[in-house]
Amino acid sequence: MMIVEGLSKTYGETVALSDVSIDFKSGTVHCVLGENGSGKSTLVKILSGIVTPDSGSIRFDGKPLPFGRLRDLIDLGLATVFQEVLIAPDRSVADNILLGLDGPFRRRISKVERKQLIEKVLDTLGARQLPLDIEAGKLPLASQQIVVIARALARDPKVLILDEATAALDHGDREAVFQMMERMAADGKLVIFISHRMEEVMRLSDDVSILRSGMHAGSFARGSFTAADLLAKMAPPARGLVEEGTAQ
Ligand SMILES: Nc1ncnc2c1ncn2[C@@H]1O[C@H](COP(=O)(O)OP(=O)(O)OP(=O)(O)O)[C@@H](O)[C@H]1O
Repeated sequence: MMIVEGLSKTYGETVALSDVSIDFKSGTVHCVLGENGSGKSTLVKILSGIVTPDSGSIRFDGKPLPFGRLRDLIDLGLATVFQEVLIAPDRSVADNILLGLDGPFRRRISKVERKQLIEKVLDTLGARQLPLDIEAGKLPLASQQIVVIARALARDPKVLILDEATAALDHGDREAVFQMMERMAADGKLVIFISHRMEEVMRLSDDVSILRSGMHAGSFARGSFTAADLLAKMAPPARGLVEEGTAQ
């Protein structure tokens, strides 16, 4: 569904991504794991149209994906939720969920249909109780993030990217989001999940890709790895081991 080939990105002297190639398949939850600074956010920002890589390509449903064009990527069906809660605090919960659907499409849907869409996405997240008319900034932070996730779902994305997006949620909301992710994958969509929590990765992943110091350190399908395998791949080789390896 989405094939990343040879992506590289440097910031001055820092190599954020180096020749990264990953095959993201439809109908999967694909976790991207890596230590701090390994390049996960850079990859997500490229997939979201915020950052343009120095080289490499991405094919999405067989066609080249444009770089650096946020709006085009959203229109193609990619939606990203970041760890930082990107809410419009003075707008209502309902407006926040519909934000971005204000092109010709929104004009074509009636007020009743808008309400139905909002209720449908909140149902998906087990959050139907959220008040729709209050300013979103008045909600607790965890509920604000649910609103942001609901906004992503309202666009009916083919690819949902969650970059540490569940970190602010409490246990119940997080569980609802996990079930939503599993349903999306079962429906043939792609969910790209960035998380540091190994138990979440072990539970949710159909595929896992590891980034280490900006490089792709391997991809693994469900059943072919343990948590210890992943941790070992994430960690840079210990100096002693490298020297030993070199000496042999
Ligand atoms: N805008 C930038 N300017 C300079 N260096 C950057 C910039 N963005 C990222 N980097 C550097 O690129 C490298 C990869 O960063 P990135 O944020 O992609 O890693 P990450 O795996 O998402 O880390 P974390 O888990 O801490 O978010 C790091 O060394 C980081 O300092």
